[in-house]
Amino acid sequence: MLEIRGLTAGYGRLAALKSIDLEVRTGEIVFVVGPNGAGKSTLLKTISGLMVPTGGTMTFNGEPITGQVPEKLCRKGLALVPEGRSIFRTLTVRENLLLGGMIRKDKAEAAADLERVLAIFPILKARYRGVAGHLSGGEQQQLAIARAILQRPSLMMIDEPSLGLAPLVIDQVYDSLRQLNADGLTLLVVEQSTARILDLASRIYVLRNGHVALEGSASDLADGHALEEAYFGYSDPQAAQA
Ligand SMILES: Nc1ncnc2c1ncn2[C@@H]1O[C@H](COP(=O)(O)OP(=O)(O)OP(=O)(O)O)[C@@H](O)[C@H]1O
Repeated sequence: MLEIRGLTAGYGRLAALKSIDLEVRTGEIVFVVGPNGAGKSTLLKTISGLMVPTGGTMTFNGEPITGQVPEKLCRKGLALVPEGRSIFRTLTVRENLLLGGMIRKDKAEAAADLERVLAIFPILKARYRGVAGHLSGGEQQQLAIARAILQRPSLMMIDEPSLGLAPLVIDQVYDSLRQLNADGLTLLVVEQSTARILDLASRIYVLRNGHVALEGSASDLADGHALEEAYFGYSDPQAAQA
């Protein structure tokens, strides 16, 4: 579904992504994990068109998408739930959700999707007329994901869905990701922590200092050793000394 080859991007002279190769196949949940500053958010921003790459190619469903603007990519079925969720805090839950479906012309189907989303996230149904800024962190995360679903993406990218959430709430958010994936949504999820991802992931990429340090299926990486080594850079002499 998504194929990335030799992708580079950065901020001025800082190279944040150094020749990234990555792919997401239809039906997968792919996780990208890595420490602070590894380039995870930059990767999602570049895929979703918020940043222009300095090199490399990206294709989505076989079509070249390198350098395309976010609105166009959104219409092609790519949705991003950014870090920090970026919901509209002064609007109601309902209004936030309606904004998600705004770009759609199939209004009857959008209404049916809204019902489906409220069934997946019952807390949003309970708080439907309430102000989004009054939701807890976990509820806001669910709202951000629900709003992205209403764009009817074929690939949803989520930047650190567990950020700042209590373990029980992370379980709820991850359960909803599992359910969405079972319903046919392909997911590319960025997380800083490797805890909990093995149960959910189809495949995992470890990003360090802007490059892919490791890629493997969840079953290949199940014992966690290779994952830890790549994450902390034990096989990288410079990182090991630091
Ligand atoms: N707006 C910016 N201007 C300049 N440098 C930036 C900017 N945003 C990120 N960087 C730098 O780019 C590199 C990659 O940052 P990025 O935010 O992509 O990492 P990350 O893996 O998402 O980290 P975190 O888990 O802390 O969010 C870091 O060195 C960071 O300091």
